[in-house]
Amino acid sequence: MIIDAKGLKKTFTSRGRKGARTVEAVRGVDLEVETGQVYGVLGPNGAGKTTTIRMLATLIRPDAGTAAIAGHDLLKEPAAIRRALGYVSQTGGVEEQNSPRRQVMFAARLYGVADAAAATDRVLKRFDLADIADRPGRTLSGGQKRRVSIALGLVHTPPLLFLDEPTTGLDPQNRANLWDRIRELREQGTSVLLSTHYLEEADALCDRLAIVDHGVVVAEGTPAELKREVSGDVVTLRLDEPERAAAVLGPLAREARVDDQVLRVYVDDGEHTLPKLLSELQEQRLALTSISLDRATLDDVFLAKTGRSLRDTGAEA
Ligand SMILES: Nc1ncnc2c1ncn2[C@@H]1O[C@H](COP(=O)(O)OP(=O)(O)OP(=O)(O)O)[C@@H](O)[C@H]1O
Repeated sequence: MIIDAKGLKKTFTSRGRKGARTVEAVRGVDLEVETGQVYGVLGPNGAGKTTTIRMLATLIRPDAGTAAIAGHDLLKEPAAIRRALGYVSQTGGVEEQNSPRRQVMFAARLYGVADAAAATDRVLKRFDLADIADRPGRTLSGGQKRRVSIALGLVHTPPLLFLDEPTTGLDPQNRANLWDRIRELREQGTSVLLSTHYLEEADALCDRLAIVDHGVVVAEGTPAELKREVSGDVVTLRLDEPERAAAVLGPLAREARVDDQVLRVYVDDGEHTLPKLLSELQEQRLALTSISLDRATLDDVFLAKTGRSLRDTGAEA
């Protein structure tokens, strides 16, 4: 196991004009990440993802909890842990004036890489940055900058890479490109812990994931396991009386839930249950505006565990 964390907690106290404000950012998080996995921490803004990653990367000290990272104790051996990991923050840290080559070379020297120039060339090539390696950072596109920031975290070939929201703000093409790069890292044996608020990213990229909300893990497993737990299919209905419809359809389903005037009915076998739902609605004179049948998504898992939709938290914006 490359990460074995138990009971991590962190509370921040900040002093403002209105006095001290306390935020329990992380309230007891356990994480077990097997070597070679891409592991996702999925949650809305403010869920505690960055704080968790920073604690694991030895950048902030937990108030409570223990962790072993790459076989080293988080509190007793932080220097050994730092050598074993790469950390790419949300904002990336690409300098405007310096070229990618210079910046990556500095990072290589800082980490004590034996042949810094060769390692720099290798990582720049790997991230398709060779052609633009000598331009000032300010001339790079958002996608290129993001790839430089990952190259900075990888030049010393650490066995474990932390990526804090690596694709936030990227367009779909750059995002898909970065997913491919992250998959390549996994194929080459690097373990990756990434945070994200994109449901699709967690689903497409991660071997396992922890869904976090308000500083706690509300669900953990492979994307398929998590979706199976919620159930097979979701019937989404829009109609005038969602609460009454929920009461009518509830007995025919595993669960019927109204969220923001939308009724979601969770069923095992959607194709066969749908006609029954429709005839029941007709019998009860409940007129529909729209209806759709979908496989459960990670958003349904989030909804089932927290009572809110991750999309409604604004996380997907
Ligand atoms: N240094 C700090 N001082 C005070 N409060 C903080 C500090 N760092 C984080 N917090 C608060 O802790 C909570 C969790 O923040 P964190 O950055 O870990 O969440 P996140 O899941 O990474 O969110 P985002 O997706 O927006 O980055 C938030 O309420 C945040 O405002």
